[in-house]
Amino acid sequence: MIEINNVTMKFDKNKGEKEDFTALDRVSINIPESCIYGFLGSNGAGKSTLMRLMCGVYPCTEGSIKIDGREVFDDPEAKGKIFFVNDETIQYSTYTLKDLKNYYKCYYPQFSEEVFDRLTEKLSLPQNKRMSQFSKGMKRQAVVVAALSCKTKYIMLDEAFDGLDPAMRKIIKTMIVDELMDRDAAMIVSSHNVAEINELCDRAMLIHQGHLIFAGEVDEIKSGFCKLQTSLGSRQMTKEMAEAAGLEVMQFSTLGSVAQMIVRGGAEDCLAKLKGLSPILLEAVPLTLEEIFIYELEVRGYGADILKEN
Ligand SMILES: Nc1ncnc2c1ncn2[C@@H]1O[C@H](COP(=O)(O)OP(=O)(O)OP(=O)(O)O)[C@@H](O)[C@H]1O
Repeated sequence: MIEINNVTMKFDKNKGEKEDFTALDRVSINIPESCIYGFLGSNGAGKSTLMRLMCGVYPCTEGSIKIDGREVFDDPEAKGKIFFVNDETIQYSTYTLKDLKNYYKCYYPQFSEEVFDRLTEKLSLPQNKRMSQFSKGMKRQAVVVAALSCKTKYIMLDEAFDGLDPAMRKIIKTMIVDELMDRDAAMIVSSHNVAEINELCDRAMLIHQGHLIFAGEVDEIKSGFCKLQTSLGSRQMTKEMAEAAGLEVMQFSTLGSVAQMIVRGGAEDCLAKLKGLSPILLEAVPLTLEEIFIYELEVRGYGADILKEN
């Protein structure tokens, strides 16, 4: 289990700035074994910073990150349990795949040549070509293979599927699931493709400007929101009426006499709250994770200034 407990990360202020910059503000989540965990967030939210803290690149300003009970910063044993593929990964551009294999074999005693050879062959990656001559997608494939071959208990992929075409994204995702299924490993992936996180991950969290908005099982997160459509007939439904009925409305719009709203809460509960208004139309539709992402950021004003300027 990875325990992220009340983590704050501040970076030193730049010249001319009054205060240090807070990239993460009291973030707490637990990442259990045997799961695929998605990190979602707006640009600059703090996802990569949290991943770097989780593999002990630098210490937290406050709080703690423990891997299987051991504080990760400055602890080689804890660090050895985690493999981090960052978004600028291939530093070894003069390496061939064979060199890459030998490099990781030295660092990870449990490295599996069988997995490395099998997966590189499956993806038809050339063994003797320098990786500087690989396409961006081929480099991504190579590091995912390396990550799976190192057989660490935790694997983190920042911007996991960047540069991969849709067919290759599917192949890589299936490969990850197949390889992880047989062992108690956890994969943590960040991506801006929310639909992909929804499809791949059983758990997810959303951060915005360093603050945790939600974290938990994807199905549970999704059951905490719904889209309602309702009509009261000749009376016009208003946001105020919905709120007075006890709903937490994130977005409200009308088309003729039909009101559509995005609300926080389970469908059954929300429908029950509106029944008292005797609607002639009342239905609830579940939200996708992508819609939840957009509405959660919208209520926090994300993008509003930019949209206003245009
Ligand atoms: N070494 C650093 N020094 C100062 N500020 C930093 C440093 N690293 C990150 N930041 C700042 O911390 C914030 C979070 O950055 P981070 O890279 O973690 O975001 P992210 O969620 O991964 O973003 P994106 O989705 O755009 O890749 C940003 O405002 C960034 O400028």
